[in-house]
Amino acid sequence: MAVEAAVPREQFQALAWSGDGLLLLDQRQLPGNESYLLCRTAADVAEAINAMSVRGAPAIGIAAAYGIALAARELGSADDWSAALEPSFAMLEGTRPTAVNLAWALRMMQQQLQRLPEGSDVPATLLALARQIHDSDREANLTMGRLGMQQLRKYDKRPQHVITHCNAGALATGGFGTALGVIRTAHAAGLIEQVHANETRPWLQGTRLTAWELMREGIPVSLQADLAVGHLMKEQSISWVIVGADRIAANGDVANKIGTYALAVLAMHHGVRFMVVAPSSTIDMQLDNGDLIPLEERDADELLIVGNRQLDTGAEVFNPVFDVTPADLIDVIVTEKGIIERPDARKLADMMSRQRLH
Ligand SMILES: CSC[C@H]1O[C@H](OP(=O)(O)O)[C@H](O)[C@@H]1O
Repeated sequence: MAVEAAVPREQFQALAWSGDGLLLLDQRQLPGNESYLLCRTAADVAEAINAMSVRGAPAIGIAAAYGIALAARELGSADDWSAALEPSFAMLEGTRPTAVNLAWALRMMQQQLQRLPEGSDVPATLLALARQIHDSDREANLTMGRLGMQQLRKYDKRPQHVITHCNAGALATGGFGTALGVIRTAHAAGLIEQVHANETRPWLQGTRLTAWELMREGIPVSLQADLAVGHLMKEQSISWVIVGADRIAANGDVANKIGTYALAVLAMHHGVRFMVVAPSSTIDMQLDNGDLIPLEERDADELLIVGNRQLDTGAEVFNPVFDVTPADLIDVIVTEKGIIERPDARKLADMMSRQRLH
């Protein structure tokens, strides 16, 4: 069981490796309580991902990689490391189905393990790779921040109003954020007048996490009910919707937090440009289209418990926490390898063949 831990020295990080294990900022407690969990085992990490103490596609992939490093440290030695670690791989991969970054990070760890020569220091090597996956994700976000900001500036050099949904910030990644990385970079370039953040029912990633991140940095943010965005687009000149992603199919269809699809339809109707920001580890070339993406459904209580009130009337509850936005509603996908305007299968295949820009 993960335990409460001291706050790391530096400014908040969703995840940080300490000598004792993996420190996670417990996102269930935000805002209001910045408490950290110390995960010492793979089971601790799996529990934290399931409970959404750590969440966000890249962040859960990074956490799972550290979970494998913890499992190897716990074992200490093994005659057959792949066999010994297999249960930990299965446990971590079985936590949440939609974010492909989880499977991608675990595959990186498995491939590394299979390449190691006899006599290698497996725990140290796996920890080094987990840290590299973590650092590389943050680097990718800095690159995407610049590329996304350039898209805003390409169409309008003035400060502008943008909408974001859920939390695709430093809390959802290895640092800096994907969609919020673009917003941070655009704000620093004087291109952001106001961020309009959807509360993002039912888990309230917008109200509890995105507003918290942006307010800490003095980035102007206002909150609205998710379905207020139609009225907002009608009344306010909005230049872009900027969101993250949990899985992008080979044809450019995007799985993201529930409500993203409706947002994209409204954006199309109102002539608002739609940007998806995600590292290439989010692109799943094994899936031809978004209909094949597994969409997580979570417990009814996530809708029915509001504050400390249980609102159960006996009515059935449908709680899918992701939906799929078709590629033809997306103006641009920003990755660390470059941008894809009007995404389609050919353009994604070309993108995936490129080297990273940094
Ligand atoms: C930078 S990916 C963030 C992505 O993950 C969120 O889902 P959850 O909070 O359930 O992990 C949401 O889809 C965000 O866009």
